[in-house]
Amino acid sequence: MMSNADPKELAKFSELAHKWWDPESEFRPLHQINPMRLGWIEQQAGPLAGRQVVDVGCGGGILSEAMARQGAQVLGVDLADRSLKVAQLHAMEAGISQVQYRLVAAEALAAEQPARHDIVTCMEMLEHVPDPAAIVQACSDLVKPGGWVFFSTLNRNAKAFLFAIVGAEYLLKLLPAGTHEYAKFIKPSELLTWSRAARLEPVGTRGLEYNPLTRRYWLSDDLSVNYMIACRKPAAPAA
Ligand SMILES: C[S@@+](CC[C@H](N)C(=O)[O-])C[C@H]1O[C@@H](n2cnc3c(N)ncnc32)[C@H](O)[C@@H]1O
Repeated sequence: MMSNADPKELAKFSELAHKWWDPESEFRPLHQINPMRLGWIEQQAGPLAGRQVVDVGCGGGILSEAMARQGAQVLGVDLADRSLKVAQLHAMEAGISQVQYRLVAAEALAAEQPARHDIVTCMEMLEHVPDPAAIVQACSDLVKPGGWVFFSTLNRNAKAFLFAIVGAEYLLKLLPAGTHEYAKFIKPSELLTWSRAARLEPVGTRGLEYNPLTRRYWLSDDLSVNYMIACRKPAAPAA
């Protein structure tokens, strides 16, 4: 099912696919925030060891592989073929067998494997799709009752525009111009509404702040630019 995907977005990531694992490339921000988001996921959901995880929009596998290193059994899915090949090769070279990659839409995977996973992660992806609410629903469908779903994205306001587009793409050139489209940014209130509509209970939020002078990120309570939310799928009622 390719309908909830923007071919231009997928082409953009495919074009850069060979750079996924270069920590000084356009993917530097993802490499920098990775230990922080991994830490937050484990802080919320508990140790990943032995858990079944789906990483939706996994790209080159920066987060998927890190979760597998923590002992999770990870399935990374994306619709950009070249990114998946890079992800696969990197895991192989690193000798990590606990991660698998598949080219499949989140909605199709949810229809195939409903309520099968302990944790679903969907990071920095919702702002690249035509219908993010449908992805939120698919993530909810993938997770078991009592399981966890994590999203991260960019807020939509003047500061986010300034930091994520003007600053990152045009002034600092951390990302190629055109990486992000302001209109697709998502307010926390919107993401919380979509989560609740998908029968997910939001239980936590965290901001990721960036200092352009020191080129450092840190976790904070400030959701004004980049932020994450943690949700739980309510446990099934006792029979
Ligand atoms: C900014 S990258 C984030 C990668 C990874 N989640 C991370 O945070 O390290 C966005 C990813 O979303 C993927 N993507 C875009 N549209 C998609 C769709 N409709 N279905 C699945 N993946 C998609 C892109 O191919 C790309 O790998």
